[in-house]
Amino acid sequence: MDTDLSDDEIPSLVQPGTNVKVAATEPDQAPGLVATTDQDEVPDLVETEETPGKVPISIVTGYLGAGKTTLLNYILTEQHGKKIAVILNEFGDSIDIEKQLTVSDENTTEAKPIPFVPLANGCICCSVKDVGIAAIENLMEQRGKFDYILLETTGLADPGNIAPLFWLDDGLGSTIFLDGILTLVDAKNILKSLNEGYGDEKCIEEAQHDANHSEHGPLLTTAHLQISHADVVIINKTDLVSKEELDTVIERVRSINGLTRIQTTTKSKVPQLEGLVLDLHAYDEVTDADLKFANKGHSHIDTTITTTTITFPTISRAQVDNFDKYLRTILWEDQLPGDFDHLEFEIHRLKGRIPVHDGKTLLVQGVRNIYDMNETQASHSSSDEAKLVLIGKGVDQPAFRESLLHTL
Ligand SMILES: Nc1nc2c(ncn2[C@@H]2O[C@H](COP(=O)(O)OP(=O)(O)OP(=O)(O)O)[C@@H](O)[C@H]2O)c(=O)[nH]1
Ligand SMILES: [Zn+2]
Repeated sequence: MDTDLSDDEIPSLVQPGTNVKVAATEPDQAPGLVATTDQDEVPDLVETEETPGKVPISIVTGYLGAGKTTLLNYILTEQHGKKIAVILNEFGDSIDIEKQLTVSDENTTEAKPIPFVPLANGCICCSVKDVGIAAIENLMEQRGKFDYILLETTGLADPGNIAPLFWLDDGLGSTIFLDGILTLVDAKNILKSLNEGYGDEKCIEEAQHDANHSEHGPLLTTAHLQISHADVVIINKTDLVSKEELDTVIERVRSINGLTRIQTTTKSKVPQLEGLVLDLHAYDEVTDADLKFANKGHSHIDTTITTTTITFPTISRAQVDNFDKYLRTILWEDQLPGDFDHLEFEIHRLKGRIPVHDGKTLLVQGVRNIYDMNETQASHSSSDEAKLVLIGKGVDQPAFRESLLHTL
């Protein structure tokens, strides 16, 4: 089988003046490839229930210069036995990128990247709805040549706008499914980016005090959005900070997103791909482990976006509709159902496991105003409590739980 993708074979993707690129590793050329990761660190993977043939896509986001391209180049040259199509989105000089990849090509005899294929111009977050989707659909015509897609967004993209596009049952969503959102964070600069929302010249305590006493609170920065939507946060450039600074960054990230997995790296060298970059299963599973971190309680380190966990008793079959009504009201109407004062809030991410008295468990997933509720057969003990985790602005208020109990 000829797995070489030459430029000639993908003519429909080429457009002038472009800066989005596609490359794929070709493990077929490297017989007997074994992942170089420590097998012990690879988490148990549960079979996905996705229709066979759907290709998983992970979205790689992160602020300008955080290390997204470095990560993707690293993955392209790693031996992992996977056929990965990578869509790079670069503002920078594309010649540099090609040079980088030529270098990686020389360094490895096994996983040779295919030639870059320009796809579209402009920012993928603005263009993904038209050109971006068309590009991915074109890419899908070459199915079989890759079994995973990694999409790098621009440093300024809000992943909340992109993610729902892949979370559909028809169109794009019938050929690919969103595996997860990965956010690269620059350990040296992230606190500054997050604090921009508080105003430059103020110290953070002072700014937070003001924010807590102002009607609108501090500004939401792109850095906040990228962390709040992340299923995995890779804190990169650890070589540029002290242990203490790194701990502060980890704590800050955790305070914003209590659900995310966190990994620290230098040069984006992730210790393993499974569970950190690939096979995230962020949207097809809600495990107890997923909700574990969030349950440790919230902190007020970052008051712009927080994670809050609402625990409540298991529900009866008759209450399922009411639970659904609660979700619809908070996500679609931006209101709390019931007689509650209008609160300002904005939900970015939501996950829940809600045991029902008849032995089934409701699994809930949400990004912005899109959500999905499934039932599993998984049995649970009668003492199990229900858990709903919310990440967003203004979610850390007792009224959320009161309203839920009232609606149930
Ligand atoms: N010191 C240090 N530099 C790094 C590390 N990782 C990446 N870099 C450098 O940081 C710069 C930016 O890295 P990129 O991978 O291009 O970052 P990016 O997120 O793709 O950037 P944009 O696409 O512009 O948003 C490059 O010069 C990298 O070599 C690291 O861990 N430590
Ligand atoms: Zn980049």
